[in-house]
Amino acid sequence: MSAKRHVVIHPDLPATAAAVAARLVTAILDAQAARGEASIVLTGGTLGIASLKAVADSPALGSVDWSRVNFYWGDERFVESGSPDRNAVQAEVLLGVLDAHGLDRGRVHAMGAADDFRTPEEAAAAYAHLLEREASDEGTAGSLPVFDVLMLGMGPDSHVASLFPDHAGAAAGGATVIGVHDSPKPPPLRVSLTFEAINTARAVWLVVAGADKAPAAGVALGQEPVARERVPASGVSGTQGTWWLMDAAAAALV
Ligand SMILES: O=C1O[C@H](COP(=O)(O)O)[C@@H](O)[C@H](O)[C@H]1O
Repeated sequence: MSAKRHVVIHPDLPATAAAVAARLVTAILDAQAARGEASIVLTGGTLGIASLKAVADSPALGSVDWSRVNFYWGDERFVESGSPDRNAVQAEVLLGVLDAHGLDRGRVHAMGAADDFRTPEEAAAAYAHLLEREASDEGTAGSLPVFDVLMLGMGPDSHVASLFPDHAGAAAGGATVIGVHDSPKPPPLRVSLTFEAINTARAVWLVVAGADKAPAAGVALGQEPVARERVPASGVSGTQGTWWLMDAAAAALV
């Protein structure tokens, strides 16, 4: 039996970002109360980054012990480490603020950049090893740490992380992290978790806003079965549940 899917609709992007931020703080507090630490997989994208900014601006920021939060990424653009295209650089809107709130930078696990690795595949292999080490350190069997929350944006074409429709990455099997070439959305080189890795997370949150996302969301959440290789957003789920956190424009065809 698959875990339950939830669809939560908010009026607009700012309201959705505020709601995602409130959920994230609560999820971290709950995970720390249950297991001592929390592991969160971050996403890039418009709403993903707006949600991190909303956490940074939240009055609840001080209620979290940020020294016991592990951060990972679901995908990354394979560009120079300082490039504003990098999801990890964009996430500094929150991480930079958390430095003054006890953030342990040793727990911030960004994917490799083009000045550190020759190819996206090398960066992917290094990230897969890092994930294996983290899993082993926390005593988790298998090659991945337990992700409490894994956040994903969704593109208008239904891509999640850097798994694009009808593209090699979406069909990749057997790996947890892959290099992506010829991404239909620039930049062309990327690193991404695979479906196999994403779907181990306790909770998967798809954070989706904007009218341009409505057709893809309608198909991904529709009654008709669709292949995840064709509609990647339809192929992600958390072991304890999947939450679509959306604004009304993106949910217009759901
Ligand atoms: O390229 C990417 O795009 C998606 C969605 O971005 P959006 O701006 O359309 O919301 C994002 O989720 C992914 O992490 C990123 O690398």
